[in-house]
Amino acid sequence: MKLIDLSQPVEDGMPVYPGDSGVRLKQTRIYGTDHYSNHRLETEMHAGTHVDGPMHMLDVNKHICDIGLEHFCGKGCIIRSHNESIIRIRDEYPDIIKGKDIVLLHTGMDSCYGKKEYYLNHPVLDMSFCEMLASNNIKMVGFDMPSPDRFPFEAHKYLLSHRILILENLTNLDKINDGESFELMAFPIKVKSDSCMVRAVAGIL
Ligand SMILES: N[C@@H](CC(=O)c1ccccc1NC=O)C(=O)O
Repeated sequence: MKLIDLSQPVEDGMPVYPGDSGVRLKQTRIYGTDHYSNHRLETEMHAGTHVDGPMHMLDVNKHICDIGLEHFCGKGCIIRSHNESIIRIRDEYPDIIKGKDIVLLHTGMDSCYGKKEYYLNHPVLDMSFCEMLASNNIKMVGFDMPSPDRFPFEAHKYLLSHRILILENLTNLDKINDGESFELMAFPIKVKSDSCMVRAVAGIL
């Protein structure tokens, strides 16, 4: 199976959502002096490519490790939505989404990942688009932008309350061809937190 890495790199000082604490990644032991290597990673859970779990924006006590593994993988499809400030339903979407578990939105925003405009000018999901995902029993929606919405985060709340996980800050979506069958996998580590960084991968079938 050909594997396409859809993840942003995790590194010291990597981009974070405005207001979040910065990521610190330091080498704490060096092979030459300590005879082994080790690293310390200090991060919030919403840096880089990550999955938002229900606890992120709902008043629930369900950690990301309490969500079944089957929610983090499944049959994927991709929707191209370049140059749209509001992502609305189009006539061709029902056919693309039919029988799929995970919907990826390719907006092209990852070309300015880390710049101010990435966080300030990203498109948002129309609520009827979110409703269409819920009526199709979609498990997870992912995109190459930092958020599906802005304050007061109506799309986040709607998606999570309809058991749809949110996969943010993807890249390399141009490497998946239109109409190609693929499996999407984006597993969090087994951590007691609201959300978690993931390695997002498309396995071309
Ligand atoms: N309980 C279910 C999943 C679940 O609760 C859930 C999955 C995705 C997004 C939100 C969820 N829960 C919302 O309250 C399970 O772990 O299989």
